[in-house]
Amino acid sequence: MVLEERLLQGEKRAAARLISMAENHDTEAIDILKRLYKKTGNAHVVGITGPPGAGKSTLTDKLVKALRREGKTVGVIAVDPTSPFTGGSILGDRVRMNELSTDPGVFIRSMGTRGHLGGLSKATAAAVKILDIYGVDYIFIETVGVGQSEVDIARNADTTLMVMVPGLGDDIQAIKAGIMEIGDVFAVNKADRDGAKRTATEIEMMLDFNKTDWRPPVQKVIAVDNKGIDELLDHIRTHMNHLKDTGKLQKRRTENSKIEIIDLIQQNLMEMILDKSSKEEKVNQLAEEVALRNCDPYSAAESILDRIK
Ligand SMILES: Nc1nc2c(ncn2[C@@H]2O[C@H](COP(=O)(O)OP(=O)(O)OP(=O)(O)O)[C@@H](O)[C@H]2O)c(=O)[nH]1
Repeated sequence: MVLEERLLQGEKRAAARLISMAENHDTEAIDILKRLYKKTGNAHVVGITGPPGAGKSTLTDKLVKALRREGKTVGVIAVDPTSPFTGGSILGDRVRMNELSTDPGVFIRSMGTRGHLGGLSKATAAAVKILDIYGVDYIFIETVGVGQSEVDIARNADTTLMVMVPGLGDDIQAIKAGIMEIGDVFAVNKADRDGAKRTATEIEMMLDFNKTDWRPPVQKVIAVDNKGIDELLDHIRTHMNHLKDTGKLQKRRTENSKIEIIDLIQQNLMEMILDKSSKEEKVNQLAEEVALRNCDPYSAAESILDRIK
């Protein structure tokens, strides 16, 4: 049977194979996604982000287990923006989710994005679609909040869960301008530790400044003890219901699609201009010249663009 049909029939190995193909820039994967795109859009896509060590994978594991108890199926894409590795259980924290990987109702995949031009990478966005077609009810994209990655994750998600922890400094770790706006739901994990209440209050206060019709809930959780997980899950679902009831789901997905189209145009243009193997090499080479003031950035960009003129 062809891969496409196997995916439609919910064969796990077909989904895994297609994700690998997308990672390897195999155009057949994209062709399949073109044909099956209409079948996406059913899963609730949840982005999970937060500072390193906040307990994101522990929390994800508990959320997945809670959903499994209800008979829901779940896909987990763990993105490591600091790693170039893909396609396996190379990431240390995946070990915590090992027991889940034998569950037929759970699909887990680690993906690295370092070295890719562009944020969360085309392959990650493709993986979300593949799992959606494969037929899971929920897709969790988990990534450590470094730099651009929270923003990228929000662009791929219906609901973004920001995981905070007490004691990472007074001026709460992630309250850099803009970041707070990304969170639809906040979790203060490690609530067994001192300062959790204060951290939660500080987040609440920050959120009070933002006058929108969705006030993100702040939930204290103790992921290791499975405390607060059901409540957190309720908040995640309430957010989705809010999006649906207010017509904002369509609006959000339209905005995300716009960004995706623009990203794809940029990426495809880059690929058109530079042949794949030398793409980064050429840019790196020019960057060095620009840094050494042997060339200016305008001429560097033009010298690449000239190739399609
Ligand atoms: N005290 C306490 N520790 C926790 C809790 N949840 C997770 N941890 C611990 O925090 C550490 C980091 O947890 P991870 O789940 O690996 O965190 P992460 O955010 O995925 O970490 P990175 O992969 O580094 O981004 C582990 O040692 C967990 O056991 C909690 O509720 N309370």
